[in-house]
Amino acid sequence: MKIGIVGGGAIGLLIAAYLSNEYEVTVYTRRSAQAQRLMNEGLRFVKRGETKRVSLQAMAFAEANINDDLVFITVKQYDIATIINHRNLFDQVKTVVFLQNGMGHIKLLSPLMEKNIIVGIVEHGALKHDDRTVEHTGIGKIVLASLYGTFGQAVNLSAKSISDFPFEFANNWENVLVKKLIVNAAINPLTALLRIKNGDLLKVKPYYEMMKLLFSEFKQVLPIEDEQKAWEHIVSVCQKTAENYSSMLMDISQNRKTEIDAILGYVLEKGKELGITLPLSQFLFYAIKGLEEGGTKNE
Ligand SMILES: NC(=O)C1=CN([C@@H]2O[C@H](COP(=O)(O)OP(=O)(O)OC[C@H]3O[C@@H](n4cnc5c(N)ncnc54)[C@H](OP(=O)(O)O)[C@@H]3O)[C@@H](O)[C@H]2O)C=CC1
Ligand SMILES: CC(C)(CO)C(=O)C(=O)O
Repeated sequence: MKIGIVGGGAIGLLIAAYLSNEYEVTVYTRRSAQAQRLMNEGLRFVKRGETKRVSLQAMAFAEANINDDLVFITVKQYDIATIINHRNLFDQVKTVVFLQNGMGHIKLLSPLMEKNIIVGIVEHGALKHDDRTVEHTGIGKIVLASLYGTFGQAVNLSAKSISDFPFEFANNWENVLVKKLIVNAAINPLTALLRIKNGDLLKVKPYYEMMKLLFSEFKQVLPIEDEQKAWEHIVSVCQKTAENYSSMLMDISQNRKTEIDAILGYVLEKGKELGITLPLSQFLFYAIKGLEEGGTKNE
């Protein structure tokens, strides 16, 4: 099976590192220089202090005529529209897997409903050190669910059980994405604003209370079946990732755009649809937007 991976970031390179042993993998990068480097020097994969070189194919996305059996899209939420508008990708490809945090991309995917469109969440931790080096920092799983059509060629992913890199298949895409959304909505904006590690949301009582208030507010507008279980899940992710800085805090500290639109922006849209005002979510949304727009640069 031929696998394409759009985006040579942390998650794209992590998937490439694991799937290259079993399949023919091509990484489609934004920059030609990254593709050249991956082709010439190979991918450097780091896990538990050990380093391995992985050979794969790579080329610039803009120049590619993609005809792989299965394509993973691993760009950030805010780059999804550019990817979808790339006509070559979707002419020949039948099955596409979108692996973004948040839920902003769902409404963009309806033009693709004639294909097998799969959405999923990544519960691994991955850190990109440079254009050819990725480190597997937290072992978890990838959970996939079908949005349109069937699982298509993605079913093959369960046939080979790859150690430390399992795929799980779920029935209800909304449940899968909401479970991750609530974690990112509770943890990411608060940690980015307060500049704290995920674990501090539990350790520092007033921060814990802030997270609880935020959850009590946004749970009103999301399809959550069991509120107690959902809260316990957020707490357990804070515990498991206690020493981590959230991706939003990392984005803010490195002056990068964040995925706030697809996380709290999505929550606020739901509030609008339901006629429910969400002042805490709105406040945090503006705070992160302010930081994105240069708050940090003025320090
Ligand atoms: N990293 C992690 O541990 C986790 C990440 N996630 C989620 O996974 C998704 C991806 O995250 P992550 O891998 O960390 O993000 P990165 O920013 O590391 O990677 C995104 C990659 O997409 C590339 N890209 C952007 N536009 C294009 C384009 N037009 N064509 C080809 N490539 C493009 C970027 O290229 P360039 O470098 O040139 O800008 C970059 O390499 C996010 O939604 C994130 O929230 C979820 C769980 C864990
Ligand atoms: C799970 C969590 C909160 C880990 O930091 C994450 O997904 C992120 O930072 O985006």
